[in-house]
Amino acid sequence: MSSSASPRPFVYDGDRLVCSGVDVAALADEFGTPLYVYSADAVRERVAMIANGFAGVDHTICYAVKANSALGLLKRLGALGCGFDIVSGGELERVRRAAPEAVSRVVFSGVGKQAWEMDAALEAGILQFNVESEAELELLAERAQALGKTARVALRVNPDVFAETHPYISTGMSEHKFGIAIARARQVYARAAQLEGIEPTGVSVHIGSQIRSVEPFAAALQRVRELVEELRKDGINLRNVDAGGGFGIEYGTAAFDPAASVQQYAKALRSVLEGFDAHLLLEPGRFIIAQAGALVTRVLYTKQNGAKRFVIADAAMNDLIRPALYKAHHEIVPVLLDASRPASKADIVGPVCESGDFFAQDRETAELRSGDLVALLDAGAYGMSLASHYNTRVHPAEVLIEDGKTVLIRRRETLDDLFVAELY
Ligand SMILES: Cc1ncc(COP(=O)(O)O)c(C=O)c1O
Ligand SMILES: N[C@@H](CCCC[NH3+])C(=O)O
Repeated sequence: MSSSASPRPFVYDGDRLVCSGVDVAALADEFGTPLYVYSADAVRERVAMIANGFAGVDHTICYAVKANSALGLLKRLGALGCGFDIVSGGELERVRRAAPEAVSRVVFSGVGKQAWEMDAALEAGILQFNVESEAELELLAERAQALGKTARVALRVNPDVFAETHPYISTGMSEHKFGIAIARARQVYARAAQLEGIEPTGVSVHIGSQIRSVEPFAAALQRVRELVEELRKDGINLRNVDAGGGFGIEYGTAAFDPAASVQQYAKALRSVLEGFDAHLLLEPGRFIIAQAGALVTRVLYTKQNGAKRFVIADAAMNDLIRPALYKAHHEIVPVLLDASRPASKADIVGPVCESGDFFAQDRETAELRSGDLVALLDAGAYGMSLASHYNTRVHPAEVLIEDGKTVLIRRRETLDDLFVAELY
């Protein structure tokens, strides 16, 4: 088996793709396609890699629920001791159901928190609200007073740091909607310290997602450290320093060693935190779950339109929107290798009625034929969590491979499931 150097749990055993030892074609036969397949072992390894990088640093890993919010995943992350970064009342409800013991390790980010969401989080007793505006701070104080609770608060500051990534997922510059300008933060903390129902406990920063160099993280954290030191002089003692998420992976075929790269990330953050007494919070999403998952799909048809060859799969942009939305690259590999197949270039597309419904354009693979199974790799993050019902398509099933066993964590929806909220 060619698994040793792979950052992914999907490798070939002879000519068959396996996920953590389990045959992927057999999973497709049993559960149908499209199908999301995840490795719980790979998730556990990623969490251990981060914990190892930050060994000796007082820290909590608050997994970003939006990356993949499957209850079966959250339950296991909670059991590993993770906390969670949530951005809605819905995500809070997921944590409450899947990992109730971890609610006290929840941080609540997001620019548009509503009163009912604040109330639910106050009642649940989360670790911290990462407040993104002055108006939000005032409403949170009101809600906390109304409920007789205290809201532990970090301001999410916008450090105005440039991080190279797709413009849709960059968040840490002054033109972005996220956070409070770092230059105003001292004033806002002064206000927070006066507000009844508010206890300033931390500061948070998140500069974007799929960031592959460590320097922007260090630059942002350095600004945060300076701010905390100033605030401590002002008599506002913040303990939690939330460095956000955003640490990226390699989607292509270039070499990627997750353990070594997270060590580099940890080293960069640790050097900024040298001699600084604080509790570090981390909000990784993609790094933990992206490479642990694949979307398995079956080829329905192939056809030639003029100069172009099309491979039409049974998964579509509603199941995995990243290629359509960001032109993101996902490796696409056959589930069964067939050395006799010639190489062939094609657009690999789904059945949805949009020309943007593609997984790859002009991609060279071993020729794909009707009935073939392929796996779209690195689809564990921002795959199922961004799935929609567009074209009235049902959500696929999700299975988790854990210690060599297959656990169904979401059954395929039925058409009836789609109609439960509609009235006519
Ligand atoms: C506030 C916050 N924290 C954490 C994350 C997780 O990011 P990633 O999945 O890139 O680690 C995001 C998404 O970008 C986010 O907005
Ligand atoms: N959905 C994005 C990441 C969004 C990050 C959310 N803050 C992606 O697939 O890469």
